[in-house]
Amino acid sequence: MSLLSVRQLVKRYGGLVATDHFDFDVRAGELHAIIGPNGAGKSTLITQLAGEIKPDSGQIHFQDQDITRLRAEQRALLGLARSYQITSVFSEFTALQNVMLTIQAHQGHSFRFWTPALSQPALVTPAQEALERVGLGQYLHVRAADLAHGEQRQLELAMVLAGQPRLLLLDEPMAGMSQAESAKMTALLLDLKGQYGIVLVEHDMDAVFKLADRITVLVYGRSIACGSIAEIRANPEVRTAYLGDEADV
Ligand SMILES: Nc1ncnc2c1ncn2[C@@H]1O[C@H](COP(=O)(O)OP(=O)(O)OP(=O)(O)O)[C@@H](O)[C@H]1O
Repeated sequence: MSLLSVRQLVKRYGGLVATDHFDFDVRAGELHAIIGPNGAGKSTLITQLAGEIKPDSGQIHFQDQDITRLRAEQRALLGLARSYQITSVFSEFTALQNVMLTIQAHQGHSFRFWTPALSQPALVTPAQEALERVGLGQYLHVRAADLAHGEQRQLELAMVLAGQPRLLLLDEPMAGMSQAESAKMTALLLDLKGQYGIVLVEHDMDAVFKLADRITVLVYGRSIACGSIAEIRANPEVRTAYLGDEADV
């Protein structure tokens, strides 16, 4: 059974079809990677799945509910979570405080009430657990600004996990990372895999080939192939359109 099911999704920008009759499924516990060249429409797609932009046509179902017209916050409350961008991390607050604020926001409170939030013991335990889950247990009281880039991305992931999602939408989690940081994030995602459905958009093919259960290849907004790593590597259309020599890695 599919956790997420996308049918005939279309998004146009003027004459450009950024998402072209796109069909896609994520099974419970599956890590489904979306790869494709620059400008293929990966970000446009993730943004529609998160509910931040509306498709022109097509349907998105999540856990058997039609969410096509739901706003991003409504989708988040159902358990569909997009990774936060670094800009939504409060750099002057500690890692623990950032996660606590996310939990409070998820519970429907406004960020206006952040001062009381930071002294609520009920928020500390789940926030601490989320940080330990992503390997930041020793940095609870370090300001976000003082964390390394890779650790800030781990913090974003902790903020997503704290909302107790069923499906994670991860848009280039390895972007800008050193090789060591990328290997650490890959290990972390391997550890999370199976417990959540994960949609992973990523250019780092080493990471994709280590993590993905299935891969969908997007070119000009269209899915040109969907299958296991072996099927995608062997697909001649994919090799021509995108992978080239990387298929032999
Ligand atoms: N707001 C917008 N207005 C007009 N065109 C847009 C808009 N957003 C994206 N596009 C166009 O839609 C196409 C898909 O862009 P998108 O950013 O989704 O691709 P991508 O696969 O995420 O690329 P990258 O790998 O470089 O991040 C591109 O041709 C882009 O120029």
